[in-house]
Amino acid sequence: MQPLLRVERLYKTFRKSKEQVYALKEISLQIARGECLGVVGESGSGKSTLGKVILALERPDSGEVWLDDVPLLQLKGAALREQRQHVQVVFQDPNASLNSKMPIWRSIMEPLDNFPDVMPPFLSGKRTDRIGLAAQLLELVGLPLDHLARYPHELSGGQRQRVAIARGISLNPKLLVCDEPTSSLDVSVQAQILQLLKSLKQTLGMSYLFISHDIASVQYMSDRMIVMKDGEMIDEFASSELTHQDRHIYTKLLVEAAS
Ligand SMILES: Nc1ncnc2c1ncn2[C@@H]1O[C@H](COP(=O)(O)OP(=O)(O)OP(=O)(O)O)[C@@H](O)[C@H]1O
Repeated sequence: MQPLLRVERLYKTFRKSKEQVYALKEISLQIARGECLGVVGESGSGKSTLGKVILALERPDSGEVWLDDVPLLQLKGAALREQRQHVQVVFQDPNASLNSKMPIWRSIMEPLDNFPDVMPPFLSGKRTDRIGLAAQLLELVGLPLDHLARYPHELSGGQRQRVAIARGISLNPKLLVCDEPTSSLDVSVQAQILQLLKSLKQTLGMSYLFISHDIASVQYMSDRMIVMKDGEMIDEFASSELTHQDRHIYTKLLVEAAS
């Protein structure tokens, strides 16, 4: 079966003082339908840049990204906008995706307001008015309905991240990019958010690109993992084989540092 996402030979460099830094160096990978691919690596290894290129938020120097055989980097204008609904994101900081002046229900509805023709199959409840749809989304991420009328500052960090997840899934994307989605949260809340993301993946059948520096979270979430270092992909394996003998020496060091 054709993979959902194909990334081929991505290169991206940045200028840092007078030096050229590789954020991505010959990155090729695939994600199958319903699969979670985990990306782990130290700070500066290129994880976020990879996510941004796949989200078409950053242009690589060269390479291509195909989503269901559509070459995303070739698209412009309306065609690119159309494809954006299929790849959504949950960032580390939920405040970045929530407008402090908007009640929660309006933030949740923003993506659906931008794509009025989209009606995800899982929003099949009787209430299809905007508040009704927002209520269904809020329920899916495990928040009580009285949160609809609240404002971001009235919610905890974990609750705000649940709202950001509700936005992320609202268009029924084919791929959800999760970039350090739990890094800003308390440890006890981190586990709950990971559980929520895992169960949503199961119920909604989405694929994930799950980015984190925390190797244990990545293993918990992912079917397969890649390890990045200085913009290069230096290891790739089934998550169940993280501690196998034949792992790259650098992967072993990351495992050791985390234990
Ligand atoms: N907009 C930018 N301008 C200049 N350099 C950048 C820019 N974005 C990323 N870089 C550089 O590219 C490299 C990869 O950065 P990237 O943010 O992708 O790594 P990362 O693994 O996500 O790190 P972190 O976990 O700290 O976010 C780093 O050397 C970084 O400094």
